[in-house]
Amino acid sequence: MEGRGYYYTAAGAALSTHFFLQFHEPRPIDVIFLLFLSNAILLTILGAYSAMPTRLIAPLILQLNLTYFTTLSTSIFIYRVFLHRTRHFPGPFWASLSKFWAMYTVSTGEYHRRVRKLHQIHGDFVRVGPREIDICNVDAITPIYGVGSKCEKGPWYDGPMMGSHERFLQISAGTDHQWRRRIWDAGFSSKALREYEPIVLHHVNELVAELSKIPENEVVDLGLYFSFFTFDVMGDLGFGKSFNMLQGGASSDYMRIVQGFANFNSLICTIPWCSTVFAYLPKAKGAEALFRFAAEQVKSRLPLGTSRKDAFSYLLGEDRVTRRSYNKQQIVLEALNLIIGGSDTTSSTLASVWYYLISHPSKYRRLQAEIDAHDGALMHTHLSKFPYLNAVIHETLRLLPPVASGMMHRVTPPEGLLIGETYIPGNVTVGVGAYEVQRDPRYYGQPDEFIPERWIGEGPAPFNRNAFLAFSVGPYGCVGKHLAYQELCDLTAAMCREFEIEFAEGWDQRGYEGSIKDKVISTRVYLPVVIRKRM
Ligand code: HEM
Repeated sequence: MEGRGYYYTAAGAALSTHFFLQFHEPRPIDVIFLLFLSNAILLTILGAYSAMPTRLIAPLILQLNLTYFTTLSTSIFIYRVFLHRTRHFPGPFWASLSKFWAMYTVSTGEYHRRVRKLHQIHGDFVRVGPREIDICNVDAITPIYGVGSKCEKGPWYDGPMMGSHERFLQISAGTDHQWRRRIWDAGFSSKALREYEPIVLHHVNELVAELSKIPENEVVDLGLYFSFFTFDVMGDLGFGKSFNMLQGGASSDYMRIVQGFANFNSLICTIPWCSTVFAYLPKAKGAEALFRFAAEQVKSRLPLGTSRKDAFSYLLGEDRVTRRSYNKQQIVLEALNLIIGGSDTTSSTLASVWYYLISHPSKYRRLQAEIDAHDGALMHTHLSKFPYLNAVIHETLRLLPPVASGMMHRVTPPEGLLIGETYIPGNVTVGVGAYEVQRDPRYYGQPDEFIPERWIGEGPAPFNRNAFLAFSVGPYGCVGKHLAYQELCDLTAAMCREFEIEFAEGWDQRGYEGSIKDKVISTRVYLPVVIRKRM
């Protein structure tokens, strides 16, 4: 083959690659390998069998690579913009071309607000990726997430591999998920939660005692204290030992590492095939230290077996149906999963509960009155029935869901999915963001206002409980939801009973909501307050 033939072959190979990519998504590591292999074969063939002078071979190979990639990019461009099965859905042009649009938007922390705006412009269905549709409509929730849905977890879930080759609950699907989930469900049953309450209350009392020591008028970042609290609780439940962050324990560095890790993961997850490359690279020093730390904690917790009643003791158990159980490395990952999934979500909600209470004094008073009317210890069995307390927590989670838009990606079944009258083709990533649907005026009257009364039948119309998606729903919904409510109720009630809290003087509270960034899990928030003991 001579002259143009080489270039036609390179272009043909590019078009075949694009065709192949429609059916199969290779791992980047395979792509790199194939690239090297094909260039090596080309070099051998040209060197051994063509009459071409050696000095011309390298430039020719370079030009052929250029032809290949230019043809591939052009073909992908034309296909995604003009021919793709999702081309009819409106959305930003750059989003239709590449997932880098999502990666960039996630990097700004504004993904949830950006997508909400896009829905206000384009309607319920917005194309946010070459084959990804974000839907803001309550009717989409059950078909996408509900029990019996034919949608499966999307490619997003290949992202949080944490640099590991092992899968864990959150990133497994189908039967692989079911046996893990049964083990977790046992660990978060109401019986198990009753066993954990002394641990949660111990940390509640510890936080109240710490806050009581702070001189009046001294400015305190309540957001930071809540992070210490939830990390300590999760450490205690997940590793059998508090991190002791509240007491200035050594490991607050780990909190920063976990948060940095979560930020990093939020980017990788938008282009999940990147994560498979990271699994082959040496881990960052911080992440390495975190894994080592977790492995050490697990090692020291193991001898206690199931004698101490915490979440770890359940992770040691076996699935009652398949009799499968975790090996040691998987337990380390699940314990980390527990801490990552359970700490920032709950602490950012606690901060937002207090932000809304302090900025709405009459609602703060009403909650205090409800708590004060109860004599004796504030146990969750009572608190779970306090209507206004639960309304405050629901309303906070409605306005500022800590998992605002990320995570909940699913893929439509091959036959596609009908949402109302809109047909979404098969093998398309779909998702409903909690932030956008929970602030939709079709489901909640005065959607941007903090009105806990709506949850107890005293708020503005409309009110649609089904549009509440903060914990997701269905088989992959939040396993820690009841533990989160327990922590949120127990701590909020105890603080209401003990303290009068105000914003620090001069702090501009109007920036609070905007300061919360959507990094799959909301970022930690600054909440400067002054605290006074109640008489
Ligand atoms: C306010 C607090 C919390 C919120 C808003 C929240 C939210 C969520 C959401 C939206 C999901 C589903 C993601 C999806 O559909 O893929 C989820 C899953 C999960 N959450 Fe939570 N979460 C909270 C607290 C917790 C706590 C305290 C734990 C610790 C036990 C926890 C552990 C998990 C785990 C392990 C999953 C994965 C479940 C699965 O794939 O089966 N979460 N969470």
